[in-house]
Amino acid sequence: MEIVNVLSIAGADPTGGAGIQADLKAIAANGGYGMAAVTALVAQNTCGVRDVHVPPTDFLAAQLAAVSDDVRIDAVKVGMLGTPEVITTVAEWLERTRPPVVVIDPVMVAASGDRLLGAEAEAALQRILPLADLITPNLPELAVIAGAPVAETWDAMLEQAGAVAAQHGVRVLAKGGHLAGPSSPDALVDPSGGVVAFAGARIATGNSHGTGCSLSSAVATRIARGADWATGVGAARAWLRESLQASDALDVGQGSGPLHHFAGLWSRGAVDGAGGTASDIRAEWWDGIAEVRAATDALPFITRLADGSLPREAFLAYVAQDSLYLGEYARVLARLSTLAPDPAAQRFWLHAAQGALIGELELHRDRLDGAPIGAPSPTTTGYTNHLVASCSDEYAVAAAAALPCFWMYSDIGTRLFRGELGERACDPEHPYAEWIAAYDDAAFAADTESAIALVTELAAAARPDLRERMWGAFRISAEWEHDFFRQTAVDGAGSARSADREHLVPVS
Ligand SMILES: Nc1ncnc2c1ncn2[C@@H]1O[C@H](COP(=O)(O)OP(=O)(O)OP(=O)(O)O)[C@@H](O)[C@H]1O
Ligand SMILES: Cc1ncc(CO)c(N)n1
Repeated sequence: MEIVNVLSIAGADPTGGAGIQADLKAIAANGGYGMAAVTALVAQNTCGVRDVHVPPTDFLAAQLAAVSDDVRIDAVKVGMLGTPEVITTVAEWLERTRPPVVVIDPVMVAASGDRLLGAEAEAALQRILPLADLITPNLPELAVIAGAPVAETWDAMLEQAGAVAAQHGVRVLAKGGHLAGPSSPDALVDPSGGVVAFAGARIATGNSHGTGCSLSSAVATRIARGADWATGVGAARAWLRESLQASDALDVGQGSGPLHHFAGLWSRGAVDGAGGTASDIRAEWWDGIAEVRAATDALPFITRLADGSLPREAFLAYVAQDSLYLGEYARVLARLSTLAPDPAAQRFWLHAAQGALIGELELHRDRLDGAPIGAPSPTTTGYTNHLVASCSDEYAVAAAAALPCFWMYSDIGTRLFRGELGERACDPEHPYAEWIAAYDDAAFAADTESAIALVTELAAAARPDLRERMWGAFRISAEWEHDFFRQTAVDGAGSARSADREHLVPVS
């Protein structure tokens, strides 16, 4: 879909919460390209308005012409107008250019209570309202336009909105933010009397600066993007409520603070670079388990496997647990295959499951000579339980949990084989030479690369909360990898738990 160009014609707020600054943020947050022509410079902050400067209207006309002479305008939002001359200038430009969507927020008073429209301009306002497709008055503004007292009830609000809609031939979104009570309902009333009500509990916040500006810009953008009026208002309100709800996350000013216009987008991960690319995540996660990797390298099981002094019984006890582990790991990989969203990933996990089973059979048959293996140790059980539990979370989390088994094993295997963990490991006479060589396998290295690419790409595309759960599952599996090596008793050293030791009676 083409990106819509939305022009705000409004006053400025140097603190960024209202006026054109809020409009530009609201337009962007709702999917449009924002533009702004300034009607008035307002020296204001979250506490109040200090001064207003209205530049000569010739200059406003020049700004408007500069935009419309060059840019396709898909919607216009009109905010603070300030003086009768400004109203006339904008009205003449609207009559000449006839933008496809015009939303007028008849700004009269700031949230702080300060006037933003001279009393003499209220009459001139009546001239511009019929040029709108929608006007978005709050209750006091609706009353001024209707020439009636401020509505205090929902029914009175609907009646006034209906009268104004009929009189000016425009849709009216009457905003109930100023109604007393626990809800903040709005009503969309059309000139023929149709009403769409939007209910919503009042959000407990003092941050209402710029809500009206932001809502009208959001509606203009949604309509320009093709929504019908009720849907567009509904979408804009949902966005406004989400942004209002998150406003406490900002620390802007001492008074009535602004909305967090991008709260929803940021939480859904739309900020570039927040999560990083797959290769950033690869580096970050690998660094993130640096300590547990270093601790694993230093385990007696590893150092004595490298130098060949690992007792045979300890090696066989380890192999028995590894065989039990691989059987369960294969089930988890097969489950990942059923969870995978595309055939390539489905195929990869199935292939990996088969690889784990072949490994299990070979270990059992060739290293243990088919001797009975016994029961899984507490550590083996803990690790496989973690993997199985991860399968109850989203697919991406389960995939992240399965990754350290590939990654840490391949890393240790490669370094053992090259002698990086002890020179003897390269010696063909090394008692475990054949076993060490198996982990330097090129096919296993290629599968490890595929698993890393698959998981880090999922993480790069994930929402921040999902990415965090993926990292958590990955990190815990890395800890279990360490514990898995640590559980093997080596001359009494290196065994973490006595409960594990009982299960690690050497096989035969
Ligand atoms: N506390 C709140 N909780 C939920 N929604 C709110 C709250 N306050 C305002 N709104 C909503 O915000 C929008 C703007 O309403 P409001 O009546 O405050 O307009 P306004 O007075 O023109 O705003 P401004 O503060 O910019 O002058 C409406 O959709 C209204 O329902
Ligand atoms: C410029 C400007 N427009 C509108 C409002 C109303 O919130 C404001 N405070 N400032």
